[in-house]
Amino acid sequence: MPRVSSRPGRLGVGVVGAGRVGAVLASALRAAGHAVVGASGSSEESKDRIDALLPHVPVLDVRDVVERSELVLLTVPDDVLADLVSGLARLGAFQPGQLLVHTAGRYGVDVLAPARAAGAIPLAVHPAMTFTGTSVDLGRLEGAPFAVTADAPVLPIAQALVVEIGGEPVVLDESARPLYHAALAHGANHLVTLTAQATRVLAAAGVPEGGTLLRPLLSAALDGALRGGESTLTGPIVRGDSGTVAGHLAALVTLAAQEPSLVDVPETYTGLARATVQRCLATRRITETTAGRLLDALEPASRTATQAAAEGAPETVAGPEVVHTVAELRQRRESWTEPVAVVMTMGALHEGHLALVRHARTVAPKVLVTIFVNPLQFGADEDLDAYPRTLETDVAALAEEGVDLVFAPSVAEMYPDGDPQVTVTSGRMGQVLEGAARPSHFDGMLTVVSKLLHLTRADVSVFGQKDAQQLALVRRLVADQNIGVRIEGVPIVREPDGLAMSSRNVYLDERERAAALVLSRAIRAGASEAADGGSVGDVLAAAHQELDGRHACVQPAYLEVVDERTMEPLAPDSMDRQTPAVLVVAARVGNTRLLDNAVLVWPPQGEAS
Ligand SMILES: Nc1ncnc2c1ncn2[C@@H]1O[C@H](COP(=O)(O)OP(=O)(O)OP(=O)(O)O)[C@@H](O)[C@H]1O
Ligand SMILES: CC(C)(CO)[C@@H](O)C(=O)[O-]
Ligand code: BAL
Repeated sequence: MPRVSSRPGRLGVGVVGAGRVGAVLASALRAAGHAVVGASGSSEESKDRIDALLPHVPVLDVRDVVERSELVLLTVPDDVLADLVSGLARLGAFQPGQLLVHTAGRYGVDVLAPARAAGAIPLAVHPAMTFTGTSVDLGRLEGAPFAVTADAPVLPIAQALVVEIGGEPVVLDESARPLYHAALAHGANHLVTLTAQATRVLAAAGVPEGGTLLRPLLSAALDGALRGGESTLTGPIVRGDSGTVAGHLAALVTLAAQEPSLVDVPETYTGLARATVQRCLATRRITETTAGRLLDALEPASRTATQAAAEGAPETVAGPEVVHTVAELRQRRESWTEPVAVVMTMGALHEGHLALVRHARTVAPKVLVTIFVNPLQFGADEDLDAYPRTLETDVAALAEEGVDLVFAPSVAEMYPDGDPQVTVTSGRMGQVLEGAARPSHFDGMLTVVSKLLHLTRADVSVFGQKDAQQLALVRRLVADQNIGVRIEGVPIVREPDGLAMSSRNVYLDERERAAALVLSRAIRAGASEAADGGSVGDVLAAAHQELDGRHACVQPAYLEVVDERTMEPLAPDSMDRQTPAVLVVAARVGNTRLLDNAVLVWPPQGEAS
């Protein structure tokens, strides 16, 4: 190894490959007092760059550049470097003591072995910076970190060169280079892809200046990540919001189907979301159960139907298994170790039920649907016999939702000894509103819900907000009986004209169907009165105006504003934002009892119009 001073002195510099990096580094070396004796570059772009950044430097062929220079900058693409160096060595182009600097991030100096054998001094100097190939880059060199790799005796030369052009040398071992470069490319290049994807998705959402919207957020996120790592993560994954994650993915899949240039976005989202789940789990910011739910929301299975529909492909979805006995249910349930969500129904499924199932799929990896028309919750003069029973079409609809198991027992299976002796009593909350008109309804409902919760041992059970009193009572059942299940409510799903979906809507004839709209209209009028700052009394007045006396076939049963948790009526002058208030209505339309409700939201004080 020749002895060399660590102060390079004034050197004749040659550039092989006047790409962005080469032209900028040579220009910086020239500014530091070295002479640039020649540059090679065959493309028009390279020649323009030489003109702009290295004025008056002769454009030479590669061999001439190497032979005339004391310091050769090899700034060619990574993949051609090894062949170029061995080719030049074969031609005898290298000279003893010549400094040979390459800027390929992924290599140390071993790639320059043929030049080293000819007596040249190999140095690897990689700027951890991105370049545009214009004079703007010269400013970027100031303080930029440079990875330097060299044999120990000549390492100070590489460090001194970096310092001369304003950079900060960071010494790396030969063996560390591949990982070093992978880390940089993953961080910097993929950030560009990610930002471009986010900007284009925003454009699809109607935000043309996506970059302006993203800049403060992305800058803050990057700054946080660099300072505090994963602990600074925010958003749905760290909150365990699997429903949101599933919703994002579904929206991105739909968009990708419409816009071919965004076809890569769902996969990128899924890959990064999975990695984010793993990071949050590793740093104990989420539990295993939450991670399981999130990963399930990212499963391709949950997208199959949407994707197939978007692509117009025929759907070949396997149906769920349907079991009819308690023994079969127990046996299937025993084989599951994952969290389970149950959706209880009386069948005759519509989009309202399917919304519950879709929600269930986002909260647990296993979804079980029960279909049972429970005689215990029907009064003697009610529609038990007439209630629609459509098991086959119900199962077909559930197949498309990725349901794992359907439990559809007979009455004898659920109540083998006839009506049960020990039942659940709903208490005061079960005697008002629906309970006042259907005296044993809620006791029967709670009795079967309790049985089904025990049989299914579900972790989550999903109910519709449409039956607000039922939902409140089920929450109380679980609280009062310490049943280890989480109850989740899903908003009301409506027909396009506003009517709340219900299995009982099939009973309505044409005239009744039109008249039934007074329920949703009344609810809407009341809710907007509250949103405008009206009191409970004002809400009721507005709703009554829509409901009362409009159609002879509509017989209102009740219209009240109650506390959502207790079903206790709220005082007419109340507009307390602390009490969760719900406007509930029931009416008989012809012979059909229909329900509707809306959660009331009052404006912050002082904002009423
Ligand atoms: N339109 C809807 N939106 C959201 N959830 C609903 C809707 N309709 C029913 N559900 C929910 O589905 C579950 C099963 O209800 P059920 O089988 O009684 O259907 P239903 O349509 O309410 O029938 P019915 O109105 O005849 O009682 C309940 O949790 C119920 O609240
Ligand atoms: C919860 C339920 C399935 C119990 O029979 C029923 O009340 C219903 O369908 O809402
Ligand atoms: N939809 C609540 C159950 C019932 O009406 O019986």
